[in-house]
Amino acid sequence: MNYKEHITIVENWPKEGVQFKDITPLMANGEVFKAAVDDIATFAKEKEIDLIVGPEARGFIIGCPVAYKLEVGFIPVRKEGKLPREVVKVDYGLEYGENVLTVHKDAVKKGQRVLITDDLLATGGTIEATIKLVEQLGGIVVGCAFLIELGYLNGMSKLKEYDVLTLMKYE
Ligand SMILES: O=P(O)(O)OC[C@H]1O[C@H](OP(=O)(O)OP(=O)(O)O)[C@H](O)[C@@H]1O
Ligand SMILES: Nc1ncnc2[nH]cnc12
Repeated sequence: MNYKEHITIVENWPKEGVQFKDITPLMANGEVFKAAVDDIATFAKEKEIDLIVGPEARGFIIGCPVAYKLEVGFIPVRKEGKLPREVVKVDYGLEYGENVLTVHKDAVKKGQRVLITDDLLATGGTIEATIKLVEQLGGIVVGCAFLIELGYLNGMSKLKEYDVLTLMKYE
């Protein structure tokens, strides 16, 4: 599958100098979206995962259909102030800003095997923060899966200890 054909590049958005990779055309194409979900599910299949964890908002779009397919639960990692019960939180930086991510304290149990999903790996700030949250709760991150890797922002350097799948890479 040539996934890149289904990504639209938008120059200088949301900030001057950022080349935004818009995944919505890929998601709008049922055949291509299904192929991407299936590729991630195949990557995860042998890992005996208990849960998928995904950061707001695009991590939900990728993670939920994979969770459904593998018949495991999905845990949302959300920006601060969105989750109603006790949370753990972590500050992080990303390509175009800074933020705080949170997850419910009881969302991941000690020893659970977790796949983390997101649409895109840029600086790696978001995935690093998500990994910290899962590990703080005692989860084991057995893999990370993305549609897109922005090689020029070197996020992969933060994931040396992890098994990572990316379906497309931009240099
Ligand atoms: O590797 P990083 O530099 O951290 O950047 C990647 C993150 O940036 C985007 O999310 P964003 O925070 O823009 O939120 P959204 O999914 O709600 O649009 C994207 O969906 C990744 O989560
Ligand atoms: N260049 C980019 N395109 C789309 N999503 C992003 N998240 C962080 N950087 C991004």
